[in-house]
Amino acid sequence: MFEFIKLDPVTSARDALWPAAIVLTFVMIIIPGIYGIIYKIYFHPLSRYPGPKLAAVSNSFKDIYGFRQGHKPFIKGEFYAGGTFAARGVSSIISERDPTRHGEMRRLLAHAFSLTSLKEQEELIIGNIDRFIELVKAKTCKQGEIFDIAKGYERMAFDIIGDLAFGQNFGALETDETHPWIATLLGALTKGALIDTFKRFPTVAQIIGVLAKKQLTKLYEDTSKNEQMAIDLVSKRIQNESNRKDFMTRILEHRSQDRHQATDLQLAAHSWDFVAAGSETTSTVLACSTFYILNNPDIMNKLKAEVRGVFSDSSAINDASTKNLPYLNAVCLESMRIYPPLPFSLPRIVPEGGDTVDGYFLPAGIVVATSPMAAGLGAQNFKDPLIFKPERWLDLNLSPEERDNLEASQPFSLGARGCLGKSLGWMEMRTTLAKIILTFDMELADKEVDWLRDSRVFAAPFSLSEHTYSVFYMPDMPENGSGRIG
Ligand code: HEM
Repeated sequence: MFEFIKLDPVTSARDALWPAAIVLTFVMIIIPGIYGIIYKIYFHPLSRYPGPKLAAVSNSFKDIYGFRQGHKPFIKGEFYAGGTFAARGVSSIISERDPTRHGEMRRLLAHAFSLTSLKEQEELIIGNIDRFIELVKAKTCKQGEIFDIAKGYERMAFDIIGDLAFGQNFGALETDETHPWIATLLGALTKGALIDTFKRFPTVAQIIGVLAKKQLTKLYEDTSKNEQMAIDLVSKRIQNESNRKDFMTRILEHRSQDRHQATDLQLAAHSWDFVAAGSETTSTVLACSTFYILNNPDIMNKLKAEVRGVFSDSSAINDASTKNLPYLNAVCLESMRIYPPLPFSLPRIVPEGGDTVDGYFLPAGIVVATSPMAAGLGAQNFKDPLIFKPERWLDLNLSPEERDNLEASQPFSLGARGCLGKSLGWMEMRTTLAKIILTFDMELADKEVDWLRDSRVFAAPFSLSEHTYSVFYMPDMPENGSGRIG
């Protein structure tokens, strides 16, 4: 007897492919994966080193990133290669891995970040901060109005850095939508994260490359568009030959005398980096600080007492007048400890001949990094690490045993590749926070928000901050915005 079964050609072809797909997955992903795990745990040259502990100790910061007498520098890892502008054959201040070429770039750009330049740029920077304050007044002048101050900080920081890097601000403060430049920049940073992940998992990358071809193509196109916008803005700024007090004036002044003669394309790549490095970082600290002071009445009262005790007029608030306000500085430091604006580990390579990190000898070529989050939130370094306590930065009379290991928090990194915009970042943070505290009384709109629980930190490069959606409420602002309550 024969039994006739009606065959559906599509189903039967799919059924026939399943076993092959399973075998293929097993051969290409699972076997190499298991092999990799066993090798790393038992046979890798680093298998005898303590993983998490090594990641959490603070000395590794100085050993990996700082200057050490008689030691070769640990150069940036491959992670930095192939970033933005790489397809145009150009590296930039952040992506350049070669110490000599990086040194040449940094010497030229440092002119734009000197304290003298910062003083000249201050009017332009504070002009943007004051625009932000006016916006907050306008948005909160009616009682009961809720304003997303974290989004506001983000837009202000983008406008400041656009003004300095491109000679014009993005007008981000005036829009309720995310500015297209900002959106594509965030997309470009996502691309950087993906490229790094793909390098680590090439097989997975090939599969995703096929499955998400359309989305990836769009991401690459957006990045290219974003680069082109930076090129156009920089070229317009160069043609303007203006001597407005921004980064470009200083850079162009010194480029003409510099024997390395950076090209316009190179300057566009640097400017792109300035926006990427100098916007989300500063606004993250402001948003995080604001959350914690609103969540802790005692901290808020101390900060108010300090700021309102010194200033009665917002126009007196600037870099010099806020530099020595201890509590304000401590609030910013504590915010960067509990929530480092660059939260991911910055990879470096152990130099030729090998070197020690935190007392352990490591062979040449090994990629090492200190995790800012592990160091800042490690109980070995900070007592009650999850508690926001600005006082830990002020209690200098404590015995060494009682004192926190403050050096374990290095939000700006260290050494030759440490942050070039540190002084600018500090100016923005202190000035903005002092003006906000002087001008407004605020409270959290959503009392249930918990910063560390609810914010999103991406393990992949750059915290594309969902936490910026936290909402704050500024009650009782009089129509003219000049008074304050409470
Ligand atoms: C709170 C604010 C800021 C924090 C926490 C911060 C943090 C950092 C960190 C950790 C690095 C090292 C990155 C790496 O090794 O890959 C860095 C580098 C850099 N930052 Fe900042 N940054 C801040 C603000 C700024 C601002 C406002 C600018 C202005 C443009 C800026 C410009 C740069 C540049 C150009 C580099 C590369 C330096 C080099 O490789 O020579 N940063 N920053």
